[in-house]
Amino acid sequence: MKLHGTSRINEQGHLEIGGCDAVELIRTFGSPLYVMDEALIRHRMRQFMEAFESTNLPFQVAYASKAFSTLAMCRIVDEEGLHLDVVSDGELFTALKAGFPPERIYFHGNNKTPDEIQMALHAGVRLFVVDNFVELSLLEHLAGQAGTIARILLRTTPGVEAHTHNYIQTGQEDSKFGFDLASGQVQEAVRQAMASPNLRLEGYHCHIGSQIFEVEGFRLAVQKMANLVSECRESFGFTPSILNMGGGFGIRYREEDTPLPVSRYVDAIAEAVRSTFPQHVPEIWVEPGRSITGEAGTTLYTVGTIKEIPGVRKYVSVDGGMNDNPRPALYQAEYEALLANRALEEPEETVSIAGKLCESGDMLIWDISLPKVKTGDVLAVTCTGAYNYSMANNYNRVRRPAVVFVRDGMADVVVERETLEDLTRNDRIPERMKKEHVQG
Ligand SMILES: Cc1ncc(COP(=O)(O)O)c(C=O)c1O
Ligand SMILES: N[C@@H](CCCC[NH3+])C(=O)O
Repeated sequence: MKLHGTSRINEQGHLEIGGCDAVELIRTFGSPLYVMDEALIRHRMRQFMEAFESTNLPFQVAYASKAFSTLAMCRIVDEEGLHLDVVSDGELFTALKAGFPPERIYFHGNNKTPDEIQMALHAGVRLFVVDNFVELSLLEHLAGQAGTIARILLRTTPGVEAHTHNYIQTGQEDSKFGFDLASGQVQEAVRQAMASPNLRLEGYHCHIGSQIFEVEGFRLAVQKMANLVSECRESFGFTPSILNMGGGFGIRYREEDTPLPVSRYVDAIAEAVRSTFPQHVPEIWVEPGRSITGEAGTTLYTVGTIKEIPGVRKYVSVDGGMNDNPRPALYQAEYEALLANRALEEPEETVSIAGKLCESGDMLIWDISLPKVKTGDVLAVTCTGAYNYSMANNYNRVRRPAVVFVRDGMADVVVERETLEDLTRNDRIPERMKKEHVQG
């Protein structure tokens, strides 16, 4: 299987990430544990920046917070000079609390609430990616009330179907996101935005999906955007200064996955822009999430119970599951894993890795070859850096694991493990239910 970034097998036959022994990590910080390879996160960011620099086109790379957002992550994004895409007050709050400059943050989302818009206006974010007509007039109203001009991009739905799982396709016509291109909604939105004294339209956005392994969809989307640009230039005299092509660049979850190098995606977009925008080349923005953090994450679990059904299957249960990684249950996502404490041993049996939640669908991996698994082994599931911690939940009142950043032999907790007290922190017992002997 593929080990990413600084991951390697050390002299003890243990998995090591960022110079830290995984078995030691779990001993020190408890189990399960999300481990993030900081050097790999930074490397991926630099790959995007360098790929764009070598195109000689004006560009901006933002990190999509939704993939993995914590205070420490925002610091890294800031240090590496990227911008930040947020989609909620929570992601915005996290960024601001981390000291991330608001002028490098922009706000996405198909149902931004008035409170969220006001918070973002007040914070002074760089711009809003407006998703629909209701938001357009709400933002116009709230910007007017605040005595400011909100800068915007219009999110378009270009009608490009990315080759990926249905639930993570976003650019097809039948989508909850964005102004529809085919039916003329975008053109109408341009007209309305240009007529508003409280809005300043700067360009267009589109995002065709996630975990994409080819460049054709991006090329096609650029072509559609170019057509839109010339149409709206003729109709309204509007020339965009920004073209945001979204994220969606794939990663290698499994040995057989075939994502392209970052530079291939970037070059394809740049080439398509060059050939379709002969004059007035806009600034090209992208907003990768998964391709920045996905391969940098490893989740360490401890093996608990093992159940063998003769002639059917062997279930190996770990101390986490769909609460820390809902992706297999949601998208049939497939992962690879190894025994972190016996990483050099040959595979001996085929087992299936179950979570500890009360759902039959709480399976992390079906049919994986491993050395003979024993209770107490440390199982490392790789490529869990995106949409794992950020999608984690407390189903069955299971606590969310800690997150540790590792680098050059140092390990720092960036998110503490939830405590049992955390689980009831916001609970209240109404007066009428209180009994003398009930605590709290
Ligand atoms: C609008 C938008 N931008 C960026 C992203 C990040 O995508 P990815 O993590 O695939 O790069 C998403 C999620 O798919 C998205 O919906
Ligand atoms: N949450 C999805 C990707 C994000 C889709 C956002 N538009 C995943 O885990 O693959």
